[in-house]
Amino acid sequence: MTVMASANSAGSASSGWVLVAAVSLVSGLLLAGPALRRHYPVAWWVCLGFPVVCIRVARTWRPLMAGCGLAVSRKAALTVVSGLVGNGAPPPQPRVPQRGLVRPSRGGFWFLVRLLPGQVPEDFVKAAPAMAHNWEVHAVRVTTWKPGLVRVVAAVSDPLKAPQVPNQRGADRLLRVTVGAVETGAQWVIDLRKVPHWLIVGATRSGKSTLINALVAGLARQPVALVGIDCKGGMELSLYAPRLSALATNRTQAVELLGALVDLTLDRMNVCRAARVRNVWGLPEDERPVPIVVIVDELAELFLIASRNEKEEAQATSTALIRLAQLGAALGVFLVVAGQRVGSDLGPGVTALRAQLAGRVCHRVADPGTAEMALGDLNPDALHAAQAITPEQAGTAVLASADGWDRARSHLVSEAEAERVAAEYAHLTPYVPELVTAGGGTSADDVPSVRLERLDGEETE
Ligand SMILES: Nc1ncnc2c1ncn2[C@@H]1O[C@H](COP(=O)(O)OP(=O)(O)OP(=O)(O)O)[C@@H](O)[C@H]1O
Repeated sequence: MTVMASANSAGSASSGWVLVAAVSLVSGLLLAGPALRRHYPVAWWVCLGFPVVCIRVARTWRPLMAGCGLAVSRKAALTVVSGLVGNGAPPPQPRVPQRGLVRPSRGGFWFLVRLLPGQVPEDFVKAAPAMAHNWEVHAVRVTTWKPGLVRVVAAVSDPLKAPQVPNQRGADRLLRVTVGAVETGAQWVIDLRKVPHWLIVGATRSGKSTLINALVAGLARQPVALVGIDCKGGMELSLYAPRLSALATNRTQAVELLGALVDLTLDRMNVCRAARVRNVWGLPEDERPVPIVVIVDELAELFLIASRNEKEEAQATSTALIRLAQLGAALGVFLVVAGQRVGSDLGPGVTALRAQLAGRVCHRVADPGTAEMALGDLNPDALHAAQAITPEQAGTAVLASADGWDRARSHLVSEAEAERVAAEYAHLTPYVPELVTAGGGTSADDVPSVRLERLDGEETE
């Protein structure tokens, strides 16, 4: 008896100690929470943030589903039967979609949800802002996992506030450049072989040039020809002049340069046809023409019409751009078109061109029409995310393609850095005679000395 009593008292004493230790650990964590979060975000997330969030999700799931209209009431007959059998007991609660285990992810958590009969993923997409507010997290994204299941992904804080620069070693291949980070923590890669043509929109100071800097800095190191069309007098793209194979700085030059590019593309088509291949990548490596990336800064400058003869020029540029976009991908000509404001009011060709530019990047925009133009036809639900980008988030953009959309932020590559890279790799600038002789690109005076040397070299050979 005495032994048992002492064992009991020893047991209760030890469980008391466990309780005290647990309470002090939790209160210690709560008190130290803000400091822990600031200095050791991963430790904070594992010890405190994630368990708290799991409890919050579990606690709010049923009322949240009911509040968002995602709970389905039981059959009326069942309610009547339960009323009769239960003798006045409350009717059964409505069914809510079944939720899987909450799992931690980098900077947040995710789980799967099984849809109830009659529900579609879009119902949950609409409820995402309510979920974010309820769980006090930065954002919630809902995507289809497989038929009948959606994946709910929550980011606790904005991962793009200070994006971690992913390891770039070995990441860049021909026509593939890592330009930033996606909010999932993955690299933001522009791969022109996968998505050959891009439309980049954004208001002034939204980060367009920084993204182009990152792209040019990546492409400059590769065996590709870069061609610039900058009708604002070359103010933006002339920085990269040593690495450009041609640069048009006004619309008259742009018309000639684009015409030359179309002719070059048609020549490549004949070469491919003669070799019985469907694209330039099917040609033997030593016969394959150099890939050409055409960067257009400020699309509106190409389309604006102030007088009658400008109308013809605008139409010519528009037709040439559309032809390049239609033919170029298979023939090694790629388009990156940037603009502050892109709308169908710029001209009839804009919507047709937009349809060919499958890659879209929408920074902060000044008018909803531009965001609509960039994202509306591919991912209407991305519009809200694009319009929520603030001026303080320069460089942040919504990326969209036929596969879906993501938020991302470009690496901060300054103009000076891009200029330095362009000068460093000027020796890689391919000489494309069709473009130089077109006159629309660089005149002999404009051709950087490096290219003149190459030209001389080739002529004397
Ligand atoms: N990815 C980024 N990360 C941090 N800051 C950025 C980023 N992108 C842009 N910024 C900041 O925003 C400023 C404006 O960016 P940028 O010149 O690229 O804008 P823009 O859209 O090209 O403007 P404009 O149309 O007037 O030329 C930059 O000087 C830089 O300070």
